[in-house]
Amino acid sequence: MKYISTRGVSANQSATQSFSDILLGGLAPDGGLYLPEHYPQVADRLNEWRSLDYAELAFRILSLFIDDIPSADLRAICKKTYTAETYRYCRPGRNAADIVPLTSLAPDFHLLELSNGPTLAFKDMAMQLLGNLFEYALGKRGETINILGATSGDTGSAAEYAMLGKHNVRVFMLSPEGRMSAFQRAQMYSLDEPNIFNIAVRGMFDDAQDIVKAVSNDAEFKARYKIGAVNSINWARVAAQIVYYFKGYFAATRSNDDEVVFSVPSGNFGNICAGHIARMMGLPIARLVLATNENNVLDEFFRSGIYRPRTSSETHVTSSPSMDISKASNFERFVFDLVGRDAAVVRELWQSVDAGGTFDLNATPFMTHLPAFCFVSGSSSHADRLATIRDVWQRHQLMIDTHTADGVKVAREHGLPGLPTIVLETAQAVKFAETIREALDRDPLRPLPLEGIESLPQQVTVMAADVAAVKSFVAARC
Ligand SMILES: Cc1ncc(COP(=O)(O)O)c(C=O)c1O
Ligand SMILES: N[C@@H](CCOP(=O)(O)O)C(=O)O
Repeated sequence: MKYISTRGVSANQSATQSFSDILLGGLAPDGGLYLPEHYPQVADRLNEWRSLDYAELAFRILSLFIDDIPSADLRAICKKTYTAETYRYCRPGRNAADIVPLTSLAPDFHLLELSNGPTLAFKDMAMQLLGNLFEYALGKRGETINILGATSGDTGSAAEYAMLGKHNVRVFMLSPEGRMSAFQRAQMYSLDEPNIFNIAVRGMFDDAQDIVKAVSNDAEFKARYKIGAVNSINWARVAAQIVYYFKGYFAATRSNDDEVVFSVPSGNFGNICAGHIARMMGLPIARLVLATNENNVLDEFFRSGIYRPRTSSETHVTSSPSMDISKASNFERFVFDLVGRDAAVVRELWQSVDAGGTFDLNATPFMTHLPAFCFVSGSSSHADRLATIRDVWQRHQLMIDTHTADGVKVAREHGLPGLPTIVLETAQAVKFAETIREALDRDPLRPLPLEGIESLPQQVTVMAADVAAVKSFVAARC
């Protein structure tokens, strides 16, 4: 499989990049995001895949996108990654060997538990694989990499845990100062590892993400300091996330003629972008429900056709903080498909977005294509979140986190009669204890090894959200 950039060569021109190149390259040199030159069609493989375990399913799906790693090696990487030991923090009574157990709240309403990995958020699903892929690809090339990432709370710790002890990888992770939960801060800042550097920037996630993109767009700096990416701007993240849509579909259905609805708590559009691609590959998804918190840029687009990213000062600090995002990177990947994979159109639209502007697709023919992509959307507020957490606790004795609560709330409004709805459970409640206490007047349970992490010593460098300052921090340590 070759890869093309959303802003580069158009789909009918020759594509150039292999998987390992874009794994290590992250953002495309033209500022766009990589996508495969076509989506493999797999409807006729669902029978064969239905009974596979997670690691084997991951191998089968990923091998459609990765043809420059020998099969035996890729299978071994998947087997090493998707183990019950790594994804062990599941609810009592669930089988950790399922990797993503399905929990039913009603016969046709399920949670897909994606947050049973080391950092208790869905980011571990892809990030653990990335850690192993980086180690493999760098080892083969005899190279090292300096990862520059941005987090609103979960990507950071997932990346840092995935890269722990990897001698050929350094991680520089930008987080928004004072915007994450105490637990999230402790997960990252309490790590005392020679290859991990935490930087808290004065701003929001979008400021941090802008810095990552600006550094990546400086070709000379990127090459000199071997800068790589672990955010979902890196195609490998999205590819790995496709797998659990298939696994969730198989767990919630009996036959491959059944259709399902997925509900996805969304911020940077990476998670639901993987669902969109799974559907484009032929997985019978009748509807993709996009759920936002009070930062409802994406909900606004799917309701109105207008994409209006907000500035950091217009971005709300909410109780589902990992979704406090107003400029969704992966939305560009979806728009590339929506406009018929015409890179020139994407370039023009993002010229406006990158200059702080907006776009309106209403007067374009692309709006007529939108319904065929099966998205619906809704948003959730702090009060909705509390009510949903309470309701699920009282009716099912299950504690859900604030982001999953947004997904449940919007799913209840947009399910389709007679079809199973699968809400992606994107984090564990313990990461957002303050809001859980507000909703339920009790503390969430936490895994034993994470008892007391908030009182460990923390190391973080605080700085302005400034590209030059971040560059000199990185340069001084490489
Ligand atoms: C817990 C949680 N839920 C949902 C999201 C939103 O996912 P995405 O950014 O892929 O849309 C994130 C962050 O990305 C998250 O950390
Ligand atoms: N919600 C994320 C921010 C988005 O990150 P991405 O790596 O999925 O692009 C976080 O918690 O850090």
